[in-house]
Amino acid sequence: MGADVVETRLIDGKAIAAELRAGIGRDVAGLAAQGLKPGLAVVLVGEDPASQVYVRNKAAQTLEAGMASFEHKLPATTAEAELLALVAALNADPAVHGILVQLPLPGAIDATKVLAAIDPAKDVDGFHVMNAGRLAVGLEALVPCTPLGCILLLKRVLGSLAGMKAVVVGRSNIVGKPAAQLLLREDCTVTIAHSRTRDLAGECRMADILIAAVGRPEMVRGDWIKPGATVIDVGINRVAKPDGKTRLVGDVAFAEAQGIAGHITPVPGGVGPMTIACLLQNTLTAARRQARL
Ligand SMILES: Nc1nc(=O)c2c([nH]1)NC[C@@H]1CN(c3ccc(C(=O)N[C@@H](CCC(=O)O)C(=O)O)cc3)C=[N+]21
Repeated sequence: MGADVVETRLIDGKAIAAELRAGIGRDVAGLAAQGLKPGLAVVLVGEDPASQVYVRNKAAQTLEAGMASFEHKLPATTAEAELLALVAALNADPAVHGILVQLPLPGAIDATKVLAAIDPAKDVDGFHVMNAGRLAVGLEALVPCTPLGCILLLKRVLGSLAGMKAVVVGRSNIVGKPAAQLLLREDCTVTIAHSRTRDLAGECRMADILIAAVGRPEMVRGDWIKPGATVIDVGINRVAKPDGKTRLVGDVAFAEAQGIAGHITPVPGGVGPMTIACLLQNTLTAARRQARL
């Protein structure tokens, strides 16, 4: 055993998310006395089986937390104008405090246009330009759920993140960029790395906090991880097994990280459940703000 060998501890996102949802449920119960029941509308266009599973999980957990759930399932042939009309109706509906339009949308629909149509106050995904901009300049904003979940896990393990070197691999608008903004807000020194980064492995090896959000199965290898680092694996990749079935793997080679990372999130059971818990948290936040509570 070398001096750098550590015992890697699992970050139990599933359990932490359950705790978070229980707290949200208590807050929601408290709001009932004030006549407020937070409502979340989820819009799914098309029949992607993976998306259907997520939408079903979201609806079940929304109800479990005592909130109202409104599901809108539209055929893949839905016209952009129809979807925009639905978004307008949800914007105007006082029982709906949060709106989530499941991505990706079918090719004929301009996702940017649809996201821009959502009332920023109801944008519980935090994908609207208004919320992205507000986050970037340090104003109160609705923050994207997956990066928010990552930060909650990190703070749970590390306490203060101040002064730590964080490397985010992936520069998407839904994970990488907002994750970097949130890490900056926690006083980390932040690097956003991506497919064109020179010496990506070397960049990652400098990270006290490594967030992998590239969408490529097991791209981050064990020897990219600094001994003792905290690794957050955002990837959810379905890969074929030899028997023809599929299994989920992250963006990090999980087995290789054992004995190197200090802490790591598993896939499944890591970031995924936190994403849904944060969606409920954002819905609660949005409802309180709309009701001026
Ligand atoms: N507008 C929009 N907002 C989203 O937040 C959004 C979206 N579109 N499109 C699809 C992705 C995907 N996503 C997941 C949420 C939870 C799990 C999750 O809970 N996963 C579990 C189980 C995974 C499984 O078994 O399939 C886990 O990782 O343990 C996964 C994926 C939200 N997304």
